[in-house]
Amino acid sequence: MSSLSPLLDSTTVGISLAIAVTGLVAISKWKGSRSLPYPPGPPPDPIIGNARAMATDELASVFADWGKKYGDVNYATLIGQPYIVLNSYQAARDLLEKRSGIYSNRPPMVMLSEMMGWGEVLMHQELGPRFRKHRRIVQEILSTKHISQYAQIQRKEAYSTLVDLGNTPDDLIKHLKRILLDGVFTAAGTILNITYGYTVKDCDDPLVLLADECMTATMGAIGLGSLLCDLIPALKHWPTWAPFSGFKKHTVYTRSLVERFYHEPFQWLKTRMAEGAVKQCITVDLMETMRTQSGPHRPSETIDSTDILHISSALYAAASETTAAVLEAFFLALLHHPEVFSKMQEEIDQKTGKERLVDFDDRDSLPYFECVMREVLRWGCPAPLGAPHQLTENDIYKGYSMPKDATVMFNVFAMTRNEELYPEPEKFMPERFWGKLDTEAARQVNAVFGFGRRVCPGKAFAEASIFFVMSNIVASMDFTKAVDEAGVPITPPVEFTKTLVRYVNGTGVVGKPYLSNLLDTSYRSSSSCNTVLKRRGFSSSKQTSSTTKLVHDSSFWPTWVFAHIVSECNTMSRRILTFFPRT
Ligand code: HEM
Repeated sequence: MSSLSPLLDSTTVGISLAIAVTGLVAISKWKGSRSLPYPPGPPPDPIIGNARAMATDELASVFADWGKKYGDVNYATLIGQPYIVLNSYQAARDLLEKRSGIYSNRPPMVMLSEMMGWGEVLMHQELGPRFRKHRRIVQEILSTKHISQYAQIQRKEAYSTLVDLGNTPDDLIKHLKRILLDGVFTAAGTILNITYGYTVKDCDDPLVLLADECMTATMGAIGLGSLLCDLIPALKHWPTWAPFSGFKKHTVYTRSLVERFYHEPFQWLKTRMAEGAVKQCITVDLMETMRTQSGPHRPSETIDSTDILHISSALYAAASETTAAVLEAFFLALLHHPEVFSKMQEEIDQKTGKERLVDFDDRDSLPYFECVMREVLRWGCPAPLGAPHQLTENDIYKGYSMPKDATVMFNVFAMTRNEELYPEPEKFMPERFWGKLDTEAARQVNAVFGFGRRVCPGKAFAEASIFFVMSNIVASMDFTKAVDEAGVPITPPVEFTKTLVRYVNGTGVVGKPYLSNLLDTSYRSSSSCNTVLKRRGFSSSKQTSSTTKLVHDSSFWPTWVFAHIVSECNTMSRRILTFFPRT
């Protein structure tokens, strides 16, 4: 005992000292942060704080104006809740990335997470063991190493769109409007296929419509009402029979959709599995992980069917709307810039010799295309305010106090409109990146995918999908503007929605309450539907309706498409063949 006591003593003393020093540092940081001012920002009103300024659907622009007036880091409050707004890439990197240990929580969102049920998916999960487990698994699934496995599926999705177009030439425009221009469709098709092995059949596909309804209902509720619920959580107990219960009824309705969104694709897959018809997909891989309990999760963690349900839903929810918004912006930009389209075609034709479609590994040798992609992401800015983070400790930044529990918003819209890096930022100019793809300007476009520990794990996958879909459409289509009744070409206005996900105005799900009810009558009466795409070298007088005829009638397809399909048929697995044209 006596021989141990000096050791014990020195250990005890060491631990005590460490605790004391840590405590002192924490206290001095806390005291320091308390004695320092908050970052500059607009003057608040009594009690409500900056609610008047923040009760707008133009929040990204309002924040950008604050940035210009008060500096790139701003402080505001909303009924006592502190908000920190980061209007520059540098500030976002300094805090969300370099100090990601304390800037990576999600703020509690009572309406969205608790009342509607979205809290189960990674995007809205607060830090904790479940978040860590899901994040690790999702990162692994979507890592560059793994996404090559999904290349086949993406290839199939894009080529099938082209085949669809050729399969019903008399219906070409309808097809284009309903399938190709509807980015939601292409994006949802890819992600549903990869996640659940589910093949989307047409625009009336029940799972796509369900996702649409779900997102519409969710976004319809986001605004001051949801903020009030976040600030006064007791509102979640508001009875549906009481006055002013509209918000509550809406959340009950949305929750039922969210539950269906979680369960229906999974149920579909389980039924297929019971029938013995299983395709390789993420959910099946996850089920295998659950069976063997071996995978990217830690040995101490178990993965159960609820994890699988929510991980798969997390991917579908996070991927389809954002990717769709990018594709929509791409079409809108090209309608206004036919010269960009011609240059892209020229570059692609040079690469492929017009003898084949574009493949994933062509990307590195299509630099102009890369510039267009950067510009579409920057200009289209699919998620102008990213997703909110939450600060979990008091902090000090550039002499300002950053209070614990503050909601931290990063303004991607302001970052992608930084005039020093992007002169005339509202202009769509891919040339701004020409020869500069390794510069800060090109790098900072990555802000659209967020920062730090919460950075979008689907970035590589999203870019690969977007590249693949866009390049093959350009490779196989010509664009011209539609004409009105008087034969005058229609130029759609450059307008975007002011929602969390920024769609081309008139598309997307917002503003179309319950899209499925409107589908037959006013489906996508959007500006971007004013496009006519003509398949290059395509003769509309020839029509085919069977797979065999299509594949064997080389005059129907330009030779290079034909050759490619045949070679794809030969190299891809049988299930891909079955995907070819429907009668
Ligand atoms: C162009 C398309 C996309 C854009 C612009 C985008 C953007 C974002 C942004 C801004 C965030 C929040 C980042 C942060 O809080 O710092 C995010 C999170 C996320 N994204 Fe994406 N995303 C895209 C596509 C995808 C795809 C294709 C997938 C999956 C296949 C995906 C899966 C996720 C997930 C699971 C999260 C939540 C991560 C977390 O909270 O830890 N995203 N995305």
